[in-house]
Amino acid sequence: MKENYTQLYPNEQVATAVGDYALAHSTKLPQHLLDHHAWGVETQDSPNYMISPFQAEFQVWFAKAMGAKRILEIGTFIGFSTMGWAKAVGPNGHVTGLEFSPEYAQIARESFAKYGVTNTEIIVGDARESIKSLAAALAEPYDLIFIDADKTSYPTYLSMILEYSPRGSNAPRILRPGGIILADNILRRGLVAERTPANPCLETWKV
Ligand SMILES: C[S@@+](CC[C@H](N)C(=O)[O-])C[C@H]1O[C@@H](n2cnc3c(N)ncnc32)[C@H](O)[C@@H]1O
Repeated sequence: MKENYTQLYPNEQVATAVGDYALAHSTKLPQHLLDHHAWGVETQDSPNYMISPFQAEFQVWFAKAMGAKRILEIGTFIGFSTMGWAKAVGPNGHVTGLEFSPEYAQIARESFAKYGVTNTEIIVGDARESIKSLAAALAEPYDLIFIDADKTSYPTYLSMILEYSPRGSNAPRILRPGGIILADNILRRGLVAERTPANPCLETWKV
């Protein structure tokens, strides 16, 4: 009989080896995405805001697998994950990014222009307000919504998405029936389940 779950790897060395193996055997990101990520790591004060290239590979694959054509991203930073979504939906798809900081939004827009990415838009402001305005004026719902902004607002974002996607009615909705909500950092380095000194991330990661 199997246990309820399997501990992923027995130690750090095995975990690293599996990570390297998975990265080496997954479909690669296009070069402009790798370049933008490397540039962000080199130049930005908070490069760890970006998802990893490996996660971006997964997200591109996932969005393609579900046939997503319209994606809403809550928390865009300098546009790395946004460009991953842009690649996944293709030139006829559309990605809307929500970003609080005009400076980050500007970097994202300049990067889209630099790499010829034309199927994205960034809305600057508090995502709570932007979601409200989007929902009020939306012609077509999104296939996928990615939550990756301030962590304490995740429950609010989730509630808003559900509120603006009413079931069983013909009212306009922000997420299509059967659409997917993805959220980053859900287990937050294990701190959600193990928020004690036994978890070394307690000291280094403020949630
Ligand atoms: C983790 S970063 C996003 C990283 C990006 N998704 C990526 O992987 O490349 C979170 C972003 O959310 C933005 N943010 C934080 N609070 C926000 C809010 N209330 N409304 C909109 N954006 C917000 C931050 O400025 C930051 O750029």
